[in-house]
Amino acid sequence: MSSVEVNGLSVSLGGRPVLSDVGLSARAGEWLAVIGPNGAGKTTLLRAMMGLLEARGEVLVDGRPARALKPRQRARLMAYAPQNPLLPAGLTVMDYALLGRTPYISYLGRDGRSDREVTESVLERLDLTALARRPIAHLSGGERQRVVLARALVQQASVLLLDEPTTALDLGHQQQVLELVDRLRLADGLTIVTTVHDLSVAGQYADTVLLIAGGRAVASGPVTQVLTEPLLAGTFGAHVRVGKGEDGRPLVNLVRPGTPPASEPASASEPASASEPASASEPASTSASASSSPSPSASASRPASPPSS
Ligand SMILES: Nc1ncnc2c1ncn2[C@@H]1O[C@H](COP(=O)(O)OP(=O)(O)OP(=O)(O)O)[C@@H](O)[C@H]1O
Repeated sequence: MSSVEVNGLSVSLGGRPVLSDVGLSARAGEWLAVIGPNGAGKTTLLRAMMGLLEARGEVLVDGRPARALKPRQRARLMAYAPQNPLLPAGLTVMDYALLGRTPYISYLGRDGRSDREVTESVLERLDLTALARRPIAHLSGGERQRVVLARALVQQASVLLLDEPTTALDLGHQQQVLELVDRLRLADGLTIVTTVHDLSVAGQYADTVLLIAGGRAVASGPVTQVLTEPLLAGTFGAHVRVGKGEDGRPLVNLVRPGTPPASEPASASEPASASEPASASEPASTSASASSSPSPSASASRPASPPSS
């Protein structure tokens, strides 16, 4: 089990500051979601944490500077599943996932039985066994995304950095992946830092949220304090309602501008007029009634989650 802390991380790309003085802290076993608009710097943050980009500031794993760790040591502590990795076309799914065992194999050695067992078990849990012998070049986008996650899980690191791990997945596989990551977190105390665009996923799974925009931290804290209508509307420029799932965790729904709050339903014969936009001066409602938003939503609630305390 490892904690991870980032202090004053700044990155410039192409001569332009992309991340400025960003910090975060995740206790061992915590799930932290990094959210923010397109181009906010979320991927840059994860890449800088992994030491893949030149950065100012420090990344501490269990209080030790990540920079001081040898590559194999670091790889046993931190695994990263990038959003769009370059996948070597000739490799099969099994061969690619086995690369996650590299930090455990001696320099001139080959993967052993236990490496293959770990890999096969992860492939099975991600519904990938039937694809194990297929070249990764022949996979669909969602299958590829699960293979990239598989490689990170096969690494058995105690801190997992996941960049948008479910964007290409159908609803069933989204839930399967999120539940698997959460089960590993609970069973093995994994610390999860994931970027995510689906704010309901952040609300359902994360303990804490870091909201960034323009390369700077805008807010951070428990999900209920960051996933609020005023903060999200102000940062994303979107009309949202924040309701509560059955377990009391936040569900974030997009609503069409001009849609009245669920507590004041428009008559079926009088649809809300697009010419009556929601007043910007009206404070955003955070009432639980917003969860019964009239708009259809594909936000998935966590299956059989216990009520949050
Ligand atoms: N190699 C690069 N050179 C110059 N600018 C870059 C480079 N890579 C990324 N950027 C810029 O850095 C900013 C942050 O990019 P980043 O990919 O971290 O954003 P993001 O929050 O992950 O976005 P998204 O939600 O769209 O995935 C963007 O403005 C992007 O154009």
